[in-house]
Amino acid sequence: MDRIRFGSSNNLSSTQVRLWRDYLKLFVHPDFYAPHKPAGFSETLLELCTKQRELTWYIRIVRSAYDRAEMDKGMDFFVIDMYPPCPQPELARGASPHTDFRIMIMLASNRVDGLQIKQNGKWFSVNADRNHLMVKLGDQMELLMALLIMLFHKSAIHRAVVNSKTTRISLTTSYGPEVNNLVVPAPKFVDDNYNPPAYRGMKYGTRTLYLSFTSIGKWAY
Ligand SMILES: O=C(O)CCC(=O)C(=O)O
Ligand SMILES: [Fe+2]
Repeated sequence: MDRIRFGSSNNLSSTQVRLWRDYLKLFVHPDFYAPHKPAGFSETLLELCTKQRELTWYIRIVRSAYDRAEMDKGMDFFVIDMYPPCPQPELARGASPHTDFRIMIMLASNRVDGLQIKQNGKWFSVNADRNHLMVKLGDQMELLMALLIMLFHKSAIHRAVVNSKTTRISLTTSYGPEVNNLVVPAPKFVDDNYNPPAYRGMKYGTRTLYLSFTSIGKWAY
């Protein structure tokens, strides 16, 4: 598997929606891969990814569910998505509707709108007009929290739309398990008699592959 990948997701053979996106994807954990240029990029990215990993570990539910050494075998990647101006934005999409399948995802953009979240059947735009970092909790968090009624959380369905005037760029870091790990409700919270698991679970790698082929899922990278 290439550790530094780039390409375009303009699936022109599709009769439905066209994807209008260029991307650079870097594997950053457990081994770190990044281009040497521009100067300082690789060092800054390494610091960002290390801090995010540390931050995720501070989430109490993650700490109580997982073993640190096990989690540190996890696979993280960093993606830069670029959505150039599109002459017919109503026919295209930057990203199809999907949920993110990891624990925690951080997203920054060049302050151009495009990210939308679905709530109660309607799409809402996330205001990108600020210098903020957006934190999303992914499917794996939903799975963990499904057992704790007080903390019930649904991984949000979101998509990226494109526009005809401005290039949008988004940067995403995410934290997830190793591909061969079984993603299941945390055993510490499950009890076969009184508190049976609400999800069956599957291998993280299988889940990734599955999402690449479903409509509520990520396009294949
Ligand atoms: O570019 C965006 O705002 C969304 C990208 C996204 O949802 C993803 O990479 O999972
Ligand atoms: Fe996403």
